[in-house]
Amino acid sequence: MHSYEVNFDGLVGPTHNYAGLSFGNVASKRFAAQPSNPRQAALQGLEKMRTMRQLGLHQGVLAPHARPHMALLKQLGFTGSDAQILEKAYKYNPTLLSACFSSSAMWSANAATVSPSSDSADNRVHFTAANLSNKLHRSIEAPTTGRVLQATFANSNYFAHHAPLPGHDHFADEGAANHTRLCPQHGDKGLHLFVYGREAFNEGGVKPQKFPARHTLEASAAIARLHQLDDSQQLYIQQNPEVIDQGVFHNDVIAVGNEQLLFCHEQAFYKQHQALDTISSAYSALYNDAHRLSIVEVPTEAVSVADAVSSYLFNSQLITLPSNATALIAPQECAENPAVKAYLDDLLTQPDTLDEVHYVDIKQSMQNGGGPACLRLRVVLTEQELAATNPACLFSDKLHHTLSDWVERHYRDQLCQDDLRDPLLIQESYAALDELTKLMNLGSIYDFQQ
Ligand SMILES: N=C(N)NCCC[C@H](NC(=O)CCC(=O)O)C(=O)O
Repeated sequence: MHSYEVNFDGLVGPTHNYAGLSFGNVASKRFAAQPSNPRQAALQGLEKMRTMRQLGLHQGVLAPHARPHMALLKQLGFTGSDAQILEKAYKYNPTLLSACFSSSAMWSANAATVSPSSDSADNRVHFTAANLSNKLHRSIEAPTTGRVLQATFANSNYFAHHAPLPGHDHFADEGAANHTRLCPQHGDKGLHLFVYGREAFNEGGVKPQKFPARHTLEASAAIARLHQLDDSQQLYIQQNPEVIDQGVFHNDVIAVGNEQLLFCHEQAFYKQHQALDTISSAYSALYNDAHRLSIVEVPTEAVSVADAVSSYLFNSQLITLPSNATALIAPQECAENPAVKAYLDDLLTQPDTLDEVHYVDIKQSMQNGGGPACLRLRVVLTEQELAATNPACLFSDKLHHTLSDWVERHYRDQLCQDDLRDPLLIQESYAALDELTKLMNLGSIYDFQQ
């Protein structure tokens, strides 16, 4: 039976703003307190989904989360009307209020780790919502993520949903941003490459000195157990701590893979030569040498780590088109960076690498450190599993029209930090999301609907 890789993009929420909440994410800090444009952000995201659809791929949509997250403020002892709670929280600490307003669930590569049915012992697609415990504003995402995923993939004959890992530093989990599945074709069994930033149970292990390593080896190992992956299909590789300290806060900022191709920077992994040998050997061994992995390793002299981080070259989506051609969906910033553009133009002339590059404008997301690949969760589905997926969450011209109209009616075109004190923003945001759950046939997934 044919299988498809379906990208499920996180729809940008009505309170998308720049709050500088992510220490270690250079763009998040650089654009802190700049005005954002939530309407444009959401429309840019929808346009990216349309590009994918026009290329002939199935595309899904994951609903945004309800913000502000009033439950956190109440849990922290703020009382009174919603307006009073916002004002008290703001006076106590504006950053706390910003965290409750973040639209960060839009970066759905961090929403969960997903294993296709071809890889799990029970032949179901497995999902574990990521605890995102390293950042306050993201640590509140997992319960709603779980409900969104369950409403999107509801049929338990096909889909298994696991609770997030314990929200302790030892099991810090950033989801699929640190997970790459390599295979001859999406429907085949695959090699799961888990890339971690540090080992929690090895205090003497290498780790970054300046910025946090957000994801642990122990988290990935737990996911592999939960998803019933065979030992031969799991591989654990450490990210290069030196590049984490240069702003590579997730592996998907420095490497991306698709089917038989791994596209990575020369400095992506700790002890890179050894790491790439290990990955290639594990891949060949899994298929008894019948298949070989292609690796495109980008040298520092062609693209520096700083250029990789500012252009988000590796946060492109690497995809197989229906024609079997390999395409890169890259951020517009790659076309504007001379070194990166020259590298990509040259790569297009090399055999067995890339066949096409498409540039997309997602500047509103980029300014918070989220590129094309951050905005999507990859889910490999058989035809039957696709048919069992909530059809109202699958992107089409009709859904594009419906969601664009919904955004135009509900979203503001500017949001500054001071606007977060405006109680009207709560009403606007909840009214929009209440309507969205009907448009996407999700049921009552939000706390305010309980
Ligand atoms: N690489 C992947 N897969 N995801 C990118 C996530 C960006 C997100 N930015 C933020 O959360 C910024 C929020 C702010 O500062 O307002 C983060 O750092 O977790």
